[in-house]
Amino acid sequence: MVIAVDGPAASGKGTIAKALARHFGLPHMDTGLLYRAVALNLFRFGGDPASEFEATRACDLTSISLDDPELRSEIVGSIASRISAYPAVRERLLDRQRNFAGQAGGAVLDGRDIGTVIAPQADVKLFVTASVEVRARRRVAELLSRGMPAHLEDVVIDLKARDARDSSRVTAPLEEAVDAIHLDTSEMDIDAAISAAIDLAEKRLRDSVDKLNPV
Ligand SMILES: Nc1ncnc2c1ncn2[C@@H]1O[C@H](COP(=O)(O)OP(=O)(O)OP(=O)(O)O)[C@@H](O)[C@H]1O
Ligand SMILES: Nc1ccn([C@@H]2O[C@H](COP(=O)(O)O)[C@@H](O)[C@H]2O)c(=O)n1
Repeated sequence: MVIAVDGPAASGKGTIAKALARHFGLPHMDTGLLYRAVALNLFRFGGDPASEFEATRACDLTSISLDDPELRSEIVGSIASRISAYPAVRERLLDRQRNFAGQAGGAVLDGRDIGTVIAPQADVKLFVTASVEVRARRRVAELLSRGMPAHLEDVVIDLKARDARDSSRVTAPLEEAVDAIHLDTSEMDIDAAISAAIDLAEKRLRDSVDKLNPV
């Protein structure tokens, strides 16, 4: 079984994807970390995010740990959102994501284009969203709890810019798959959002089985 979880920045899709993976006993991949790793690599060797050539060279991730706390910083997220628009960067990260989605037994992946490009065959697709103000408050709380500086107004501006870039790029933009289930978590705390996601996923799976075995 493959579960695709997409949505804008700080919508809570990673939290939901991890919970779905635990619930269904599946491995989980946060695909945003791959783009953040390319961004951190580029930043560390002083590359220019405006250059597709330099960003593509930074796709060799052998020297980056996906556990590096710097991956979570706003500057790295912001560079990631710029370099993720390059078709050559997306192409370099494609196999790793598709192989993860295609592993025996299935997987849960979260990102921007999982239900549309990486795993269009997914059994369950969730599109998780929340208002930009709610997402900004969540992101500020997260950054402060990690000991990183954060100001609400700056985070709102950054999230709006990232949403606009992610949605308007030509290659694999952030968009809701036609068969995705829309989940707005603006009014939900973490537990409520997770339990809504599990209920929706289980219902979608039941409906698919019923369609295959009509009475
Ligand atoms: N429903 C919720 N209510 C309150 N806080 C939440 C909720 N869902 C997630 N959070 C918190 O908001 C922050 C962002 O959540 P998360 O990392 O899951 O979002 P994301 O969409 O995966 O972000 P990104 O796009 O940056 O990867 C985390 O600190 C998380 O604990
Ligand atoms: N499937 C994906 C995942 C992420 N991106 C880009 O990476 C940036 C960072 O991702 P986070 O989920 O960690 O915030 C994000 O702003 C996207 O631009 C992507 O393009 N496709």
